[in-house]
Parts: sequence; C-alpha cells; structure tokens
Amino acid sequence: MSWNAKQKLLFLEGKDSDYFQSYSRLETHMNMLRDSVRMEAFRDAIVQNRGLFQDKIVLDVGCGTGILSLFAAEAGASKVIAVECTDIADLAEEIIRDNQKEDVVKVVKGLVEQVELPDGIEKVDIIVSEWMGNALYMEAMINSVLFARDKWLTRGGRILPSTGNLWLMGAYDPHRRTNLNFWCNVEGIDMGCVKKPFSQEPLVECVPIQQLLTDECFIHSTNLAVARNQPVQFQSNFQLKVMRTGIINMLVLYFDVLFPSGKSNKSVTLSTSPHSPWTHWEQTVLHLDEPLYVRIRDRVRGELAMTPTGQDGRGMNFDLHLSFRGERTRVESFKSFCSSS
Ligand SMILES: C[S@@+](CC[C@H](N)C(=O)[O-])C[C@H]1O[C@@H](n2cnc3c(N)ncnc32)[C@H](O)[C@@H]1O
Repeated sequence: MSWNAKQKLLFLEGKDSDYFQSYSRLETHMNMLRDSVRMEAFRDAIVQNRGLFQDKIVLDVGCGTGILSLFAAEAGASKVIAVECTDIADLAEEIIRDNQKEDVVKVVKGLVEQVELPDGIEKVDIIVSEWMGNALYMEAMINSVLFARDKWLTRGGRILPSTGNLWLMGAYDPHRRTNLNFWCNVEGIDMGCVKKPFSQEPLVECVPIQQLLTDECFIHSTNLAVARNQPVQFQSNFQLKVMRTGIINMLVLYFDVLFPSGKSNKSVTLSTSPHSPWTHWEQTVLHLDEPLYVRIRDRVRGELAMTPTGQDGRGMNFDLHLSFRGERTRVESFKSFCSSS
C-alpha cells in the first residue's frame, strides 16, 4: 500500500485523530500565528514575491486559518485553493470572507489526499504549505505536499518552501542530572523507573547558544521539487568539530527551509538554529547516556538514522551511533530515541 493510501486509511479509521485533533485547537494555530519568525519568512517569501504569484493558481496544502492563502491573494494570485481537513476550515472560510477575498480564495474542506479541485481547475502553478514538524520530518506532513505536487502541480510549477535541511550540533545541558533525578522523588514517590524511557525521548527545548560546543553538521536535505513521495528515512554520517572545551551531553537537531527567489525579491530562509531568533519549533534534543569530555578541535563522529514510527507513521525513531576518542573519554555507543508526532 502506498504511503498516502495508508495515511488516508488511518484517517478514515480515526487512527490519525490525535494528530488532527491538535490542529483542531485554535490555541495550536495561535501559537503558529504568533511565531513572528515563521510569519515573517512566509510573508516575505509570498507577499514580496509578486513576480511569482501574479495571476497564478495557487494550492495551499493544510491552510489552517487561511493565512498563507491570504498572503498569496495579496501577492496577486488569480485563484487560491485552500485545503484543510479539520473544522478550522469553516473558520478559514469566514476569515477569508471577512477580509473580502472570497472571490480569489476557495476553501476546500477535506484531506488533500481525498479532495477534488474546484470545477474548472485541473492544475496549479504554485503550492504553498507549512508542513514542517520538529526535527523537520516529524508529523510526516511533507508526504501530503508531495502527493499534491504529483497530482496537481503543473510542469515547471513552484513549491514554497522548496527545500528543507536538517542540521546537528553538540551541546551541554547543565540541568540534565537534576531533570533525571527529579523522577527519583516526586512528592515522596519513587518514579525512578521512568528515568530510562525518559532519557530515550527526544525533547523539544530552546538551547541557549552559550551551551553549544561544536560547529553544525549537515544531516539531510529534501528538495520538494524532486523528492519521491515515500516515508522519509535515511542514515547519515556526521562529524562535529569541537569549538569549545567542555562536556557534550546532548546532540541538538534543527532545520531550515529555503524559499525560492522571484524576479522582485531575494530568497528567504526560515531557520530554527539556536543562533537564530526563537521559533515555536525550538530545537530537538537527543540526550547522551555518557557525557563526552571534549577539548577544542576534537572531533565527534557518528551516524544518525531516522525512520518513521508510531501507528500513524507521524513520529520518528532516531538511531544514534557515536564514536569519540578524547583525552579523558573514549566512547563507542549506540542509543535509540523514539518520539510520537
Ligand atoms: C502546521 S499547520 C499550518 C497551518 C497554516 N497553513 C499556517 O501556516 O498557519 C498544518 C495544517 O495542515 C492541516 N493538514 C495536515 N495534513 C493535511 C492533509 N493531509 N490534508 C488537509 N489538511 C492537512 C492541519 O490540520 C493543519 O491545520
């Protein structure tokens, strides 16, 4: 069964419901709309890109409140099809009417894998979508965008964002021991058995730059114009160069996405790096069991594999193989981390 057929079946059986329930909540949408770095990147990439959008037919995959569709209308699109499968679609329709864009933006309620385009539209010139999850690929929404590309994007059409990159760094978490020991005495109750599973969960945190000890290493990239629509899974070798002497007890994953430039604008990058301003994705952190005592110019080598997991395939499994030979520590380790969406 193809990935999208499986997603469709899970949705129909209600097994995907946790994922969509979170997007049925207005609080989730408010958190995204309040993320000014995210909003500015999409606004600049769309509204400042009139040359690309003028008189074009646009498909917004997972429109939520309709914000990206309204940006596309503002940028001169002749028609925008805004697909959303949760009940937020009804509110998006109202928002679009209240902003007098109902002649341009048409909301289609349903799963992108199931809907048909409105009468008279067979192909679209541009796909816009905010599909990124933590560590880029969690939520697996990228597959819905690739599905839409294969079905409706005209030859030579554009996808915004067009590329996603995943990066890795090494860092020190000063609160690690305290956070682990927390489980040993919760209101006088011993919950120590939780320490191990807790340490195998990737955590979403904001990592201050003072805690970074290495340079960043490129891990994986997806070019949405050519990527195959199949579950994202890969393994990647990495080598981190130590920039500061200290202790590495966590690896930090972050992503950036790139938007194509048009005639009238510069290319836009949305970065979730610890070096960039805060976004609601923060960073995804994998804690090590054994700390690495590193000195400047040491190298930390390893391999990171990511595979989809969970009943709905929207979580990610991380297999981390680490190899380090330092003055104080020699570590050859393997650890798996598992996250639901
Ligand atoms: C990350 S939110 C982005 C919402 C909006 N585009 C924005 O930028 O604020 C993703 C949205 O896509 C919707 N979505 C995810 N997968 C979908 C699918 N296969 N079909 C239709 N909508 C989907 C979710 O319900 C959610 O509202």
